[in-house]
Amino acid sequence: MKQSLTLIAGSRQTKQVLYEQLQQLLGDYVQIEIYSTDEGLPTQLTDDFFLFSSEVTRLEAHEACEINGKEMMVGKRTIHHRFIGQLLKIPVNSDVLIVNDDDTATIEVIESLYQLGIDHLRFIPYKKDQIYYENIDIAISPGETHLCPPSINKVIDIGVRLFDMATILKVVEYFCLGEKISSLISERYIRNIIDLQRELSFAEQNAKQMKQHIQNVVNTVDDGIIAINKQHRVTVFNRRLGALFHLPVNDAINRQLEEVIVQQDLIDFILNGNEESKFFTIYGVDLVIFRHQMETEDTIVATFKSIRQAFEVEKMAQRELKNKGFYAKYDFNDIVGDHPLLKETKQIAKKLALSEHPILIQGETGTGKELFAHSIHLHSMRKNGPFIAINCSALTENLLESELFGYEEGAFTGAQKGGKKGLFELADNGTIFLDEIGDISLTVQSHLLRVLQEKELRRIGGRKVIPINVRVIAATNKDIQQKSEEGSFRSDLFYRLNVLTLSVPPLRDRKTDIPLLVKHFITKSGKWVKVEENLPEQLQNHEWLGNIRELKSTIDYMLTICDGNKIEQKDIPYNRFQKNRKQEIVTSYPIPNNLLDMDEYKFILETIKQCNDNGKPASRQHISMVSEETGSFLSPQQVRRRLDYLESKGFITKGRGRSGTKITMIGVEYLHQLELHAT
Ligand SMILES: Nc1ncnc2c1ncn2[C@@H]1O[C@H](COP(=O)(O)OP(=O)(O)OP(=O)(O)O)[C@@H](O)[C@H]1O
Repeated sequence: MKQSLTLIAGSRQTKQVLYEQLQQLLGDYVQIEIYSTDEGLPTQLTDDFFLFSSEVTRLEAHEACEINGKEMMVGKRTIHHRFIGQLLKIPVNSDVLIVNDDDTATIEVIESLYQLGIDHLRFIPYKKDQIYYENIDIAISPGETHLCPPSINKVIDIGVRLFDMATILKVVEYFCLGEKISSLISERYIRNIIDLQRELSFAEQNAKQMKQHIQNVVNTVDDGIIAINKQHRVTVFNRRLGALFHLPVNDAINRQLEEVIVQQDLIDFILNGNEESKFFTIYGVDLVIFRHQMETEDTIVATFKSIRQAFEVEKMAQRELKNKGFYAKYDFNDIVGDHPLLKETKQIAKKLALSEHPILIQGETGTGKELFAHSIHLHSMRKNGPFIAINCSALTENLLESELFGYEEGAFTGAQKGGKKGLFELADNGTIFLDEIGDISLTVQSHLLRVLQEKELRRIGGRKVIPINVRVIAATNKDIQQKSEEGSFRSDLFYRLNVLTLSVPPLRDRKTDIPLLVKHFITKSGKWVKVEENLPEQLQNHEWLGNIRELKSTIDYMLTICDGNKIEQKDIPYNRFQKNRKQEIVTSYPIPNNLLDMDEYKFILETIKQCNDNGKPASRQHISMVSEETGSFLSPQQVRRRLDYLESKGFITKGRGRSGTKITMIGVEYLHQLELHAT
């Protein structure tokens, strides 16, 4: 008859798993009975050998039942080998929460992990009822995963722990199974470990191959590449750098940075540099070195480029900026007019352009402030850098802030993956033009002030400080001095921006420029149209509260409605001129809040204007058909609804048959305004 052993575990699940282990190793020689304290025990138990799953279980079992055994033992438990591979894959130095159902058992798990050589992680024991652990993403639990706090992203269930080899051998010894059987059982136990060993050595081989692959890849790159870990040890070093430093690649890998590079300023830049790139001469070679901190891996990567290559990259970046529209489109020659007031303004602007200070351009709406900003940039030392213009009144507070300063991934709901560079970063080494600065909120004002003072910024939701080298040109048609006295514009920001001021005169103070401007706008329109003799004088009689923008819209309108090839007095939109112009032009038309509406209205007005210009009827069907070609289709029904709205605002007039729909003078102005906001 077989000798017998009783296993008492705490839970049903533990009982089952330990039973399977004992059965596999000893089942041929020993009869095994099983119980769990969770499920209840009989009042009395008698056997040769009692094996308990833990000390707690032993105490509970003795309280619940009378146990008569010749030998009793609490087994030592260890982690199932099957899970070790998974644990070895957790990145070195990660904080890992160990979750078990009581504190002693939690500490036991940590001990077992250390005993198995899992010593590359920082283990944090789980405490009951604590549901948030800062910066801990991974938890390990032996079958108690339901206790893991919800803040943990990755939970590794290492299953119920098994009895260790020493416990099994003690049982074997007790039952005097003989040497042959003992070694058979040990072999069974060890076989599992060997399987694991095999798996691990495969993994190691793969890792080695991968490392070699990465090394081969970095060796093919034309730039020098070096990566350094937290302890300043070199982890990546390619052939190109080997040639530069006269050092075989393998001699550099795993060495301290200071043993590989001797130039102290270079070491300082790589380890602590504030800038992203810097020039160095190394062994007579002129290089630009770019450094990048990989936050997630505590690694610094530096790439070395020859000046020629860097120059080409810079040229490519400039081309890219051009493609994005980040360049100045007008210079002083585009500012038409020879009135002494305008000439003087241009002279002052040219002088201001040469300094590096911020400039505040003041002037009524439509006087040409943006034109001046472009021209100043092209006349400055920064002319080869980007020029970025943004209309501050066109965006909501939050959108403006994220557009200007950028954000990190996850900074707010809807934030783009990988974060986004702000316009200040994109304008590095160039100029940013902040139009309608008088309209920015106090929050954006204080962010802007910090950037101007510190010459560095932090993206929204980010910690990294990014140095920036950007010149600011701001413009306003509001009296921001008065606003700062009233408290709606920060006076410290006002003084920062107002270092250099440029005032652009209104058109009514330089009316003699009107004939030149009329000619200029007609030429720019590409139309072969004559001007009635005394028309320019007629136009000089008007007040032009909307300044040159209003003049441009008027000429545009007249070119659209004129008969034949001549614009005449009768084409002047007199009824519009006679209205209370001040109110209408100074307070511009409301721009739709959503971009879709704005694009649609712009598209419809543009199409109508084109039809009018070409003498073709602008019908609903035609607009709908053209919309299909643009990729955002509007059905004739949808076009009708939008036309009704535009008519209600006075931007168009609807007519039947050949006369069709016509854009009005204020429609032309509104269209210009929409175009301005779209850029
Ligand atoms: N002197 C000029 N010569 C030619 N075109 C001009 C001149 N001044 C202004 N313009 C034209 O008039 C329109 C309005 O100019 P701009 O946008 O520069 O004015 P602004 O003062 O910035 O207006 P706002 O305050 O409304 O932003 C533009 O189409 C611009 O090209």
